[in-house]
Amino acid sequence: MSIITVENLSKSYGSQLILNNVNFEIHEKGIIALIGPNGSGKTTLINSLLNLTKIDKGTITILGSSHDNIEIFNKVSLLKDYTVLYPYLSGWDHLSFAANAYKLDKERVDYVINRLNIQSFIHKKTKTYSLGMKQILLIALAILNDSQLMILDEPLNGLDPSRIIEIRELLIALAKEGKTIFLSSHTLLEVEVMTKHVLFLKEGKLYEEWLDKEPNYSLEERYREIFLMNAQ
Ligand SMILES: Nc1ncnc2c1ncn2[C@@H]1O[C@H](COP(=O)(O)OP(=O)(O)OP(=O)(O)O)[C@@H](O)[C@H]1O
Repeated sequence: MSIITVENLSKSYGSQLILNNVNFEIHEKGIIALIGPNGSGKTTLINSLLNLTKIDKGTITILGSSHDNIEIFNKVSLLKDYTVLYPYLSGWDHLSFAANAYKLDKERVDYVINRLNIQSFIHKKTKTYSLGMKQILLIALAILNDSQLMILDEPLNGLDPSRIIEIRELLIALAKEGKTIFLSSHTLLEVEVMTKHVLFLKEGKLYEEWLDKEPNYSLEERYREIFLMNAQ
């Protein structure tokens, strides 16, 4: 079954065309990375996938349902920026609240806290968290529901090197367990360790690549070819 199908997707903000007739399909388990410079439209594409922004044209199907079917949030996890966190609630409050909404038991919350090794700050209010601590909490919220599809907007943002390694290994393990993880990232070296399946977004167009087509073909090399050499 197709996990994500996007057909003829276009989206503008005012006169600025952000997504120009984008088409792609994701069938497989594993990690798929969305790459593009600042302002290229990655967040707009992610928001479009889950109907968080109104698209101008096109159809989007997520796990067999139209993207405007609210039920898809039972099967899809989303990580966006930390503005969704409540400053006067603790990380534990957030996880418990989400666990209640998903009808998960307390053991699942404890499992996620242990898996991410966040016991030391999980009972503190999020207003006291650093950027990296907020990011780890968002990752905890994203994995809590054990969803088949995870859509993660810059999951490595703000993490220190040891946390990057931990989260990268966690995402690779989840992909091996059978999840599909669609993530955006600016960290080419990390993306390269995680996946060969990359979608580049340039000037509203999407270019799909499998980096293992040619041996020794690096993601940075490909990025340079697409975004730097042909820069107008
Ligand atoms: N709500 C909005 N109203 C108007 N313009 C917007 C809105 N949201 C995004 N844009 C514009 O759309 C373009 C794409 O933004 P988007 O956030 O999707 O890019 P991005 O690739 O995620 O960038 P970054 O890598 O910096 O996070 C930018 O020019 C941005 O200014």
